[in-house]
This record gives sequence, C-alpha cells and structure tokens, in this order.
Amino acid sequence: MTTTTDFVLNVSGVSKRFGGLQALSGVALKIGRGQVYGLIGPNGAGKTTFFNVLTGLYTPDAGSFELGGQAYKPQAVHQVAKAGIARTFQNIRLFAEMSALENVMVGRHVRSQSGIFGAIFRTSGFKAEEAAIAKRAQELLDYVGIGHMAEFKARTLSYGDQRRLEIARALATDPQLIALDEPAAGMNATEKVVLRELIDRIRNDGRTILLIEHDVKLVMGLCDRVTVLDYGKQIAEGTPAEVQRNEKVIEAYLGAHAAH
Ligand SMILES: Nc1ncnc2c1ncn2[C@@H]1O[C@H](COP(=O)(O)OP(=O)(O)OP(=O)(O)O)[C@@H](O)[C@H]1O
Repeated sequence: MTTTTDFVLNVSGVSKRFGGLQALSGVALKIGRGQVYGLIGPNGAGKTTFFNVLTGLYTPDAGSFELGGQAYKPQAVHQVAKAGIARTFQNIRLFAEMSALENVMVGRHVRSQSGIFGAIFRTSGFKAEEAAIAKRAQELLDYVGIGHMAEFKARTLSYGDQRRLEIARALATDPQLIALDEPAAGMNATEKVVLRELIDRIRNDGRTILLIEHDVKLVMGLCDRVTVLDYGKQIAEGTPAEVQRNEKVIEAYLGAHAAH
C-alpha cells in the first residue's frame, strides 16, 4: 500500500494570480522519495511561479502542501528551509565576494545549534560546530567536483562551477527535497554531461529532486516523472515517454515555437 509518507512532496490545488493573470491554476503533484521529478513547459507557463510558491517567496492564493508526510505552509523562506526544501535559482545567487567554502557554510548554518549567543561569545561549542561545518562544507565541494576551489571567491568561478556550488550549498541544509531551477542554463555540452552525472549521483544517494529545465533532452534522460505546465495549467503528467507523445504537450511546444 502506498502511504502519504512515500511522497516527499505532495501538493494539490496550488493557484496563484497576478492581477488579471492566472499564473497557476490548481496544480497538483506528488514526488516519490528518491525521484528526479521534472517540471517543464513553454516560457511563461508558470514553472518559476510554482517554485516561488513552494519555497515561500510568493504566497499562494490556494493550495495544500505536505512535505515528508507533514503538512507545511510555505509562508516564509526560512521556514521552508527549516522544513526541508533547498533550492537553486535560475539567476545564480551566491555571495560573490565570499569563498566557495564560505558559501556552502552559510547553507549549513540553517542546521546549526549554537545560535547567535555562541557566535558572539565564540563559545567552545560554537568553535567545535564551526569546525564541523567547515569540514562538511569541504566534503560537499568535493562531492560536486569543485573541492580544489574551496578558497576561490565565488565570483571567480566559471558559470558551470557556480551552478555546482549552488547545488553544494543546497545540499548543505540536508534537505528532504532539492529544487533546481534551470541548472543547465548557459552550460555547454560538456558541462551538461557532468551536471547530469551529478544529479544522477545525488538521486542514487537517496535524495529527491524537483527540476525545472528547458533542455528537453536532459529532462527526458534524467527524470523519473514529468509534469507539463502551459498557461498555469497542468496539461500532462507521467513518465518522460508518456508526456513526450501526449498531444497537448506536442501542441503546446509547437505553438510556443511557432510564436517565436
Ligand atoms: N511577480 C510577478 N508579477 C506579475 N506577473 C508575474 C510575476 N511573476 C510571474 N509573472 C507572470 O506569470 C506567468 C508565469 O511566469 P513564470 O515565470 O512562472 O513562467 P516560467 O514557466 O517560469 O517561464 P520561463 O520558462 O520563461 O522562466 C508569466 O506570464 C509571468 O509574466
């Protein structure tokens, strides 16, 4: 029997309106533990809006949300991080002047115990925790393949490496769900192959991933299931093979291409 806890994320009826524009209309999706789940659709379909609602940047007009079998309200970004969702952004958001290691350490602080008192008075508990956080951050940089760049300022890394750094920072929060917003954007073919291997590895290590991606080949090769949005509505859901031969999906994409 399938119980709700088999789903890391279980949302339904998610709606969001901007003035006269219905950006999301009753979107529902269930992401099984250990899956890579793709969210695709033409430009303006509502993918980023869905991410922003899910991660507390926008307040939904309606919707029910469950994470790891527990109800949660995505009302504020820090609550969402605590609840266990980490994300990356379409336009990379790193601390440009901080080192790669420090950027990952910031992510890890979501889970730290000593708090502000420990940080100010530099208690022994705080120092031990800082050392543990630095060690874990280095492991994560190694994991995503940029361990040798730990001391480099984030802004000096290549585009592809900055994206990998963002993934390391997301992993640092030990999330139940990692939401990746167009991780392959701006990458060349070689970088995409490396990215694909990394996402595969993250899944094989038992993590669950929600992915917005324009590169259809990457989505189809990587995802276990896919939801297709068009004008805020879900027009298809299923395995990559199923959605690829769905008439509505073909029409939405052809229509979008014809419009350009
Ligand atoms: N803050 C906002 N205020 C008003 N309209 C918005 C806002 N954010 C998004 N929209 C509109 O909502 C619709 C969905 O946009 P969204 O960015 O979610 O699409 P998307 O599928 O992520 O597109 P893309 O692939 O181009 O990133 C668009 O028509 C967009 O103009």
